[in-house]
Amino acid sequence: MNKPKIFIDGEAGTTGLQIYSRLNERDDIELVSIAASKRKDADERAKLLNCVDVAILCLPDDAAREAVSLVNSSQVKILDASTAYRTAQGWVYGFPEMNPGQRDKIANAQFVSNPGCYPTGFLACVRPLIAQGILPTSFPVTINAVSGYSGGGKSLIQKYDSFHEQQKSATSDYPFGIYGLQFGHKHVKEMHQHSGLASPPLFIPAVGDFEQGMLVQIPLPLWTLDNPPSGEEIHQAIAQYYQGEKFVQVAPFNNPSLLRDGTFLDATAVNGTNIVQVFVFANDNTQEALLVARLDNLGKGASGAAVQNLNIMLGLPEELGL
Ligand SMILES: NC(=O)C1=CN([C@@H]2O[C@H](COP(=O)(O)OP(=O)(O)OC[C@H]3O[C@@H](n4cnc5c(N)ncnc54)[C@H](OP(=O)(O)O)[C@@H]3O)[C@@H](O)[C@H]2O)C=CC1
Ligand SMILES: CC(=O)N[C@@H](CCC(=O)OP(=O)(O)O)C(=O)O
Repeated sequence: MNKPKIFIDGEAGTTGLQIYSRLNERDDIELVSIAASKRKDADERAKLLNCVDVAILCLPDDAAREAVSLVNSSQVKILDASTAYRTAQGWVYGFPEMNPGQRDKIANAQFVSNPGCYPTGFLACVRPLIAQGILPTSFPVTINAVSGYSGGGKSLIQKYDSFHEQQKSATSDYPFGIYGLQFGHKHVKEMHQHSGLASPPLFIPAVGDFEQGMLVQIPLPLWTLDNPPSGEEIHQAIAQYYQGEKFVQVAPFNNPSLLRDGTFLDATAVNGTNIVQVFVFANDNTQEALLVARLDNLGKGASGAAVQNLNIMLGLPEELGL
């Protein structure tokens, strides 16, 4: 049987390189590459885009839209890693664990959008609670999150590399900063649409002086609810939702053993994996809870998720290469 052919448009970028490294060693697929000199040549890209079984787009949004417009064969499946189509009609959202039946939709779709890194962590925590009625859809959700600087792609990596170079140090004068302070970050619409919340979440992202890794925190002021769930109920609802899932792992409730020195939840502990870990911390006396997702922004937050989706789209075991 012929091996499925895959083309990564944007293979030389941060996400593209990481997908390439996960696929390169596999002998069940054939990777089709573009000559470096023709990376941005629309004719050459169109040729390759139309001759493969799956095209994976690892491009800025506008270039991803252009790539989609270049595809004229209904035989070509497209997996887009950009923000361009994550809330678009006709596209299936590529988060297999998010809803029962999502895997089948991904398997049968021509157009699949790979989720954003922050939305992956956010939805992993919140979607089960909304879907099961543990939190009302009207709950005013806020999100604080921190990403490693590779989340900003090549340009932010270069910026941090030059900080480190100037200071001849592995760290810089930019250890941690919040951004998105005009609100309306590009991920808010995606988080809103797929969560089932009535209103958009209020999202404040941050970037830290570490290359990869991410924490997405959702504080829950449960005292605002008439009949608040207990911490155990929240934890159980999430743990049950993901029972049997390999790549979404729910940590034991309020358990300090997964914290560094029993105290710190660090952002980098699942780097290099395709796992998103979900934590629930709560104090029923004060009616406070905190949901946290920990993931590799380039793993389950981008390239790992893309390989998982690719496998599903090809009808292969979804953990191949991960
Ligand atoms: N980094 C991350 O953590 C995540 C990224 N993503 C998404 O993945 C996509 C790629 O991001 P990322 O890899 O970080 O970005 P990078 O900037 O690292 O890579 C983008 C690549 O696309 C190339 N490119 C730009 N325009 C064109 C074009 N017209 N034709 C062909 N190639 C082009 C760039 O080349 P050149 O540099 O020469 O311009 C570069 O190699 C983005 O949409 C991003 O939102 C998704 C989840 C997480
Ligand atoms: C640290 C940093 O800059 N992060 C990026 C988000 C990562 C990304 O590229 O977003 P997608 O997941 O949608 O592709 C940002 O906030 O714009």
